[in-house]
Amino acid sequence: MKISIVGATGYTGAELLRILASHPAAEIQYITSESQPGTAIADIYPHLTRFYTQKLTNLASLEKIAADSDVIFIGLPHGHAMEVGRKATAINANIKIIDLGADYRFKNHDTYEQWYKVPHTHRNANAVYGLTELNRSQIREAAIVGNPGCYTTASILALAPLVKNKLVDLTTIIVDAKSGVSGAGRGLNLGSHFTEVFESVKAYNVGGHRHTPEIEEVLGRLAGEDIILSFTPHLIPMARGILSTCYANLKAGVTAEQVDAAYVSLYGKEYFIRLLGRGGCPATKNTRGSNFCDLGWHIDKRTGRVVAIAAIDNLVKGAAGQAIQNMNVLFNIDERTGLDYAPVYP
Ligand SMILES: NC(=O)C1=CN([C@@H]2O[C@H](COP(=O)(O)OP(=O)(O)OC[C@H]3O[C@@H](n4cnc5c(N)ncnc54)[C@H](OP(=O)(O)O)[C@@H]3O)[C@@H](O)[C@H]2O)C=CC1
Ligand SMILES: CC(=O)N[C@@H](CCC(=O)OP(=O)(O)O)C(=O)O
Repeated sequence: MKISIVGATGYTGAELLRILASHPAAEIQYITSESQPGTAIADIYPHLTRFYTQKLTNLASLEKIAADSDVIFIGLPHGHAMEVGRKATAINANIKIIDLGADYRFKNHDTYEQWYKVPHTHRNANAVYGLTELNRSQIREAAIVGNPGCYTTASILALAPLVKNKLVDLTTIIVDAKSGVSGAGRGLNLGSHFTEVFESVKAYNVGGHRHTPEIEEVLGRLAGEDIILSFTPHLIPMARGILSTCYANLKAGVTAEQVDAAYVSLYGKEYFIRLLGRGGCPATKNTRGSNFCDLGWHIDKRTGRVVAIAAIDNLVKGAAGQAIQNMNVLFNIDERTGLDYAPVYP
């Protein structure tokens, strides 16, 4: 597969390159940066030395990039990917686009515009939401995949069995999630300075984070009815990892065994979802650097709530790993290709 990466100097771009370095079917064609064209990627990311000698190009070469690639991964800030997607698909009708940002995640473009505050300029793209375990058959047929957000991957995977089987009330769900600082990207900003983050845990965008409508739209589709939920993200002092703790009120009469069965039936055969079972307590450390999502659930008999917990690496299952999993599905090769390795521990 001839692969190009637009936005290769970002954390997700670098993570794509790290994983693709050992993907047997991947051949990197072009990598882009608007700020550092002409620079060798290993000069920016020394951990990639020996794996890549390529120099960065920029989007002025999009014509050539689209014509010479089978697939383009886009790791740009939201609002920039849809123009690249629109132009690339016009240049090469057979190309596959996998966007790691939010531009192609929403079926409802008005929701996108309302939350992201930019007009959607590729409304007829017919893109598919790239949460592989839930959408595999549509992804296989897609030209454009909107890869999910990191918080949303963990939160949707934790809640999907409960929502799909209508075991919980759909208006009172609470998602409390924590992310490592790489979730904010490589760009400098005050909120991700070492002294601001170290020895501190901080909630942010309470009641207003843009992953809220994404989680609601995807879970709503699974449930077949609208969902409204509370989502609170937190920044914690580590480089990688997301832990999403989700609380939902069980409907009257639902048993612990029904909850267990819902998880096993949806994920029992999923390689990248490791079910820790009822009582399981996932930890980000056990998924670090890998494409695994570890999942546990608890029944709190006192409150009648189920507490579902998911741990992922935000840059792998939450971004680059899942994007490569989707590429494998698109090209009809074993989904685990290039991704079947154990997490880094400790
Ligand atoms: N970090 C994470 O954990 C996750 C991120 N995502 C999403 O993936 C996308 C990339 O994220 P991430 O890699 O973390 O971001 P970074 O901030 O680390 O990198 C952004 C990349 O975009 C390029 N870029 C920035 N501004 C522009 C612009 N105006 N026009 C063209 N290129 C630009 C930068 O290139 P240069 O400056 O060299 O030109 C860089 O390569 C985002 O949409 C993000 O929301 C999704 C899931 C998880
Ligand atoms: C820690 C941190 O800042 N995280 C980012 C989410 C990163 C991500 O996955 O979101 P998108 O792909 O939708 O940008 C945030 O809260 O905006």
